[in-house]
Amino acid sequence: MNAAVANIIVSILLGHRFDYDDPVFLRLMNFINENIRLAGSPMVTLYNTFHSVFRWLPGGHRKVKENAIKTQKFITQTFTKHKEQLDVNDQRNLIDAFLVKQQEEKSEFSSYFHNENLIMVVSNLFAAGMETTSTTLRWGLLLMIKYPEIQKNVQNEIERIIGSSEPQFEHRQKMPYTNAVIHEIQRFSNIIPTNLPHATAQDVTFKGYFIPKGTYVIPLLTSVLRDEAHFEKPNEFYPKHFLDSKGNFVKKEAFLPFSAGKRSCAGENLAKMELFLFFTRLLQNFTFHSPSGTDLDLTPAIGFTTPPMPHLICATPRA
Ligand code: HEM
Repeated sequence: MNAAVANIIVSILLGHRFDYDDPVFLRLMNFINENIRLAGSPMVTLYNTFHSVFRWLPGGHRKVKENAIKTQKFITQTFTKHKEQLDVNDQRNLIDAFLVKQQEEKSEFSSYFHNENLIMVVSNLFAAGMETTSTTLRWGLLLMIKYPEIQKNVQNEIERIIGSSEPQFEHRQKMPYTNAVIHEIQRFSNIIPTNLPHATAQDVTFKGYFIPKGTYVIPLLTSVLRDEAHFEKPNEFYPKHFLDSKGNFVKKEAFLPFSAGKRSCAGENLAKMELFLFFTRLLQNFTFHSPSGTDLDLTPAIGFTTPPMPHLICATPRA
């Protein structure tokens, strides 16, 4: 799941895809997955809070730095190669487009298109684009296993609207049930409960509280995704949260898994397409269930995102 999703962002950034057993690809995915997992560990949390003390101690925070440096080294080598083959009239991917901008802006006083930003943009997109969507899909499959009648309803809608053709994003608007299920998977799995940290850019008074400029703010996404004022059964998996009594899809303003405002997720539209296309293609071709006798535990694992625990699952091809 991880590799299939990763190849999408890889094609946008590098202009090609990797074979699933390519050692470079496996290493890259491993650096990113390990860092996302470690970022939620107690040691890294302590390091983030008491940086001046914990930076002297051994622990996961050192590994995070090591992995980040290795990822950045790979990106530097890659874009150096791209630079040598750069053709302004044939821009093959995001790195090429960035390098062309870099050439155009060379003479300007303050340029954003320097190498350090290229490394950060590419490594941020790698990390943001790889793990989030595949984690959501993994939750999706487990929830379909836990609720086989919902899985069957999705498959019925796929049969009615898509049949055996390849799913297209345009199908989504004719598939209110599947759309509601995917929204509910995102709401229920709540994969980035603490969002990314923000800070106030100026003094603000919010709901009577004075918050000085520069205050570290953590806008919890759980508070909206599990808000009982907006969702009838906030702690249950209940796709009807996004359906009206006639079965039409209903938008909810508290559905904010991508956060809100100017710095909300830059990949929201891409992620929505990926979720719909992967989810429908998988359920079109397979029925998912747990190996007999296996109890399905939906307790999340630890990490900066909240992935499910590892599970053995069966995918039975559909006739
Ligand atoms: C289900 C999938 C995804 C979820 C739930 C998700 C969620 C989020 C959230 C909550 C943030 C923080 C927003 C904030 O600071 O307020 C974020 C930021 C971001 N995401 Fe996603 N994301 C997903 C997929 C993707 C994908 C596929 C990409 C790749 C293109 C991506 C790129 C980014 C980037 C670049 C940022 C930083 C935006 C900024 O700081 O201006 N995300 N995402």
